[in-house]
Amino acid sequence: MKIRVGIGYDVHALVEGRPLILGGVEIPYERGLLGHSDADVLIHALMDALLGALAQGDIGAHFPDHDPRYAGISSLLLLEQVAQLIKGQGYCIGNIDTIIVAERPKLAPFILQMRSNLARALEIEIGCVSVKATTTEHLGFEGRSEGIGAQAIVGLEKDKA
Ligand SMILES: Nc1ccn([C@@H]2O[C@H](COP(=O)(O)O)[C@@H](O)[C@H]2O)c(=O)n1
Ligand SMILES: C[C@@]1(CO)OP(=O)(O)OP(=O)(O)OC[C@H]1O
Repeated sequence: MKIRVGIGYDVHALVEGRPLILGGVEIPYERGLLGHSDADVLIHALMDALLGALAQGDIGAHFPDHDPRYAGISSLLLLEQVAQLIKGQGYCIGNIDTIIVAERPKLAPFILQMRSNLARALEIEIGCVSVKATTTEHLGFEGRSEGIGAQAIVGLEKDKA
């Protein structure tokens, strides 16, 4: 069995006039994340981890932020494309673990729906998909609610033959 691991990290600024979308879930909040796409910081970190595991660059290389095709796009659609790339190279996803760093809003009620969305896009069992949330106890840019960060780690597997 060949095993490869990857990590991903992303940050987006919180601004007025945008929806807050995390893991494909629109979360009621007075501000949202700024970006060319839907700015789903959780999925961006996850895509970077998946691409990193296969040394395939990062999301900016695959989905340039000046390309009009990606303006306002759901990051779940981009994640589906990354999942197909992984499969095309003969790998399957063993498990993913992620963490969202946000002082507010309270994300616990939405975690299960996020896991379900990610599992469906990746075509893996929900039990292989972990999403967690933490505050920074009011420290730093996340603690001041200026932005939201996310980190992801993935393990890919492939039979040796
Ligand atoms: N935006 C967030 C942040 C955290 N949670 C949940 O609260 C728990 C306590 O957070 P600490 O940062 O004080 O450790 C955490 O384990 C999460 O379950 C949340 O729902 N939304
Ligand atoms: C996925 C993309 C597509 O424009 O989304 P953005 O919202 O621009 O987000 P960012 O994490 O700054 O860069 C990644 C981009 O490739």
